[in-house]
Amino acid sequence: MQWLADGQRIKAIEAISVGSMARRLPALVVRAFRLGWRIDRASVALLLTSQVVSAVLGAAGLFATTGAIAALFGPGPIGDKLTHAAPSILVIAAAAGARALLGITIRTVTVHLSPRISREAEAAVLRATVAAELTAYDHAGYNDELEAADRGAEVCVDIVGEAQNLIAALASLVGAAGVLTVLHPLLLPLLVLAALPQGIASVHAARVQFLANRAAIGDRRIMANLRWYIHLKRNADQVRSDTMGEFLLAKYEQVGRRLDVSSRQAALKGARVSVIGAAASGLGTALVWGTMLWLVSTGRMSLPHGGAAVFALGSVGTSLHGIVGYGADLFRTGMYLDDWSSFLDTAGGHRPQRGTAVPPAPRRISVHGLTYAYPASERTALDRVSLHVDRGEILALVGENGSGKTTLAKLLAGLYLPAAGSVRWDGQDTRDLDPHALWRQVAVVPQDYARWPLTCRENITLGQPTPDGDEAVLRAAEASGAGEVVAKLRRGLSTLLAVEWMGGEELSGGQWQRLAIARAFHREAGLLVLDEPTAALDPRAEHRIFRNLRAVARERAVVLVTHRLTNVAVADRIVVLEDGKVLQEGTFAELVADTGGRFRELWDLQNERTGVPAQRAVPARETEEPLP
Ligand SMILES: Nc1ncnc2c1ncn2[C@@H]1O[C@H](COP(=O)(O)OP(=O)(O)OP(=O)(O)O)[C@@H](O)[C@H]1O
Repeated sequence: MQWLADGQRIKAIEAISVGSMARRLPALVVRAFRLGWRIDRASVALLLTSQVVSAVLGAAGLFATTGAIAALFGPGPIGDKLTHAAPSILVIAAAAGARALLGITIRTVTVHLSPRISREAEAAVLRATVAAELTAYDHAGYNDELEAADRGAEVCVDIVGEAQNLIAALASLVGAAGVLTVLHPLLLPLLVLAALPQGIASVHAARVQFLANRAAIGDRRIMANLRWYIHLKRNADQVRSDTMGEFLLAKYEQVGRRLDVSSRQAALKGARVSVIGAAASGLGTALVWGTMLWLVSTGRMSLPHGGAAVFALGSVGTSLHGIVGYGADLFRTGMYLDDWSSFLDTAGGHRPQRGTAVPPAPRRISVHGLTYAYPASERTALDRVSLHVDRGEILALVGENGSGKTTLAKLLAGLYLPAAGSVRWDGQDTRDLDPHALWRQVAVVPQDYARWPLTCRENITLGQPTPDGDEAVLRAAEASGAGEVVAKLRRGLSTLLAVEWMGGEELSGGQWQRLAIARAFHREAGLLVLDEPTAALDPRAEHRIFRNLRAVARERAVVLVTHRLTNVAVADRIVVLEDGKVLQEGTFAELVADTGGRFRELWDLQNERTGVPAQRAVPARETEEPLP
């Protein structure tokens, strides 16, 4: 699935050599600190300063250790030796104390900074997601990339810690290496050589683990979705009444087992590489110690220098170990971070490339030769459609399932852009309009409307109150039938509509739909799109909506999508779609009178079960009523 779009990137990751990985580490460290810099310069500056001072103190301590050992192992009476060693011992103690304090500072700042970096990274993903074109979701791989970016943002919490650990290890390596080189120039290159195989193995293991995680992303998303579907309150009754629990759990476990297999394979592969690296490094370390013994035993190095070298070797070994380990950690985190930044690029690629014209409420929306195909689909959802809708007019779109009604409504609302042909608002192509300004002129009641876990008021205003405040909210609520819902709520408009949250209340499906319509009525928009707006409403509530619709349409162009053909009598014109093409167009009376037409066929089918003859079933045209 994902790999179609992302295959090249995966190949690029597989092709990364250990050398190029090592070269990437500085860039990753810089990236980590740059992320932190954007959030909290003072903390990053404090971190870096503490790190440098700590490294200098580390080197001073090591030099003092050498001095102390030389003084203690040197010739002369013990009293003189202690007197000579005392200043060095004082330096060792002071450096150790100061480094301990700096260590605490570094840990505290890191703990404080890391979660904020992660949050900032998450916010960047959210911003990019919201800014992208709606059609981005229909592109193969987009959702997986989004998921990978989320994981990248999550692991950002580690990156500063890892980067600063790497810097700390590097800094203490520099100090200890200096001391070691002074003691004997042969020791340092040998030690580096000994650490190298383990370094290579660690980076290989990190790469194996990352690739396995990356390959499992689709399965992890399936599991997350299954968890979500099983948990969701909205599905809880169906999980029980349809006795689906075991079936869904079995699916969850099946995917889990698949993940286990791939992660076991990756772990074994990583372990094999690590064992080879550790064995090679073990041999290298033995060589280093052998060399040192040889140097001391052949008099090429004095005994006090040998003692000091033992300390320096220990310190350099720890630093090299740290560099290898933290470097591998940082590299792995960096790869996740690459996913994060690559998603920001991808989402950036889906950022609207439209014009900047700001449209007023449209007088006419016209469609010419409109063709549209979803990115992942080979079929055209709309094929050379032409129509128009004027302000003050209700245009109904009817047709069988999958005929293209919702897609057309989304194109009229500028949510998608045509592949061919055009959608024009007062003659201006939607491609040339500023999308946000365009959407401010659009109110949509989609088939699957959102049930925002917000207050009733916010559910209607959508966080965009008009100057009339609650008066406008209540007016919209009355027109949609949501007024009765509000009146029954414990805290009226201020009631939180999320029963899972403290003090919240829950609404029925139809009550939620009334709110969804109220929010569209409340919005001061020039185009109103109603996609099956009354599917969950009782007959009285539905009647009220259609009775009020004409008054609502006075200042707007209204597009109504519905399968309930009785309701389309309210429309001025009806367009019948089939397989994305316009099959018929006319008034309700014209289409019902056309006995050979598709509309009449659907109309007859709908009335067949009521036993009412088709012509007699024709509803009276709604007369305009003022809004309450
Ligand atoms: N996100 C999508 N990706 C790919 N194809 C899609 C997508 N959404 C819809 N389609 C396809 O586009 C065609 C038109 O779908 P659309 O939702 O516009 O139909 P509709 O007339 O509104 O159907 P319904 O009456 O069932 O709501 C269908 O063939 C559908 O399978």
